[in-house]
Amino acid sequence: MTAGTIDGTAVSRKLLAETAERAAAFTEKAGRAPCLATVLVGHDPASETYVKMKRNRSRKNGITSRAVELPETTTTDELVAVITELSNDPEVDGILLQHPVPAQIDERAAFEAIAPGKDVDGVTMYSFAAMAFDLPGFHSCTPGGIMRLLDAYDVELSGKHAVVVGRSPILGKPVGMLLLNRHATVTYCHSRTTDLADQVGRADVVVAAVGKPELIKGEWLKPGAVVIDAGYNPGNVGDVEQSVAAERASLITPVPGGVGPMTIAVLLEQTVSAAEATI
Ligand SMILES: Nc1nc2c(c(=O)[nH]1)N[C@@H](CN(C=O)c1ccc(C(=O)N[C@@H](CCC(=O)O)C(=O)O)cc1)CN2
Repeated sequence: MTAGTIDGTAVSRKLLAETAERAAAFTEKAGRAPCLATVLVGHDPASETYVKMKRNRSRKNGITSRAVELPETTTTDELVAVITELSNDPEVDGILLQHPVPAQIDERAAFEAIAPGKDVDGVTMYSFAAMAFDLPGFHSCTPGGIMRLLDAYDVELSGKHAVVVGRSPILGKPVGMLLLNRHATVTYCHSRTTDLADQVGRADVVVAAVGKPELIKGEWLKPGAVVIDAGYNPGNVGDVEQSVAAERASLITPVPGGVGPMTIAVLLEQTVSAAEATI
């Protein structure tokens, strides 16, 4: 079997086109464009690239962005003060604090300073709880993008066994919850899982979200499994051994061009939703 490709670039383009139409309609009605504030602390090169991509794609799709760049030495109190100001600014619809932040900062405290209605990146406890209860709210962007990809390719989830490898607060944990909400049987694996190959081998759907290049071996997969590779390691290498996995899976997301583009598309879509909620 050779797997079909889940084309995240194509699915994200469609979502961005719909988002751009909604942004234009909002602009017409409100007399201003939706606005995303991006907050970058320090000079991590990958983070600088992601924020630049988010701002460029905002501009191309009718969303303005306000860039806040803070020094590497920023304290938690200083960052919380900046985010609180953005939360109280009626001209700002959505706030993105790029992760990771420098080690001296309490990232959770900084995320929690984002007003729930502006949490278009889905990183606050409020958004996580709403998602866990399957209530309306903003989803963490990569998990939200993964669910959209599964839907775009009509992947059946109800009663299927999904194995999520990784348990980070903005990726592994929330994607498992979203799969559970769709009636999948969900197993979380992580660095202390002792039988990773066996667990992965039982999965109808594998979500690799651990940040370790090619940790998931292709030969572990159940034939016909759907594989979502959410790894973004240096050199555009995913968390799955793609060449071998493509011979066993039925569908697989490539790296690049799979999950990555969906992350930004969902961020912008949620920014427009936040703006729409203000009028
Ligand atoms: N506050 C947040 N921080 C981080 C998030 C997040 O969702 N919110 N996610 C990641 C990084 N990330 C966005 O921030 C991100 C990663 C990858 C891509 C992407 O489009 N990747 C492309 C390849 C791009 C390239 O060529 O370099 C792909 O996979 O096709 C977008 C966003 C950590 N931080």
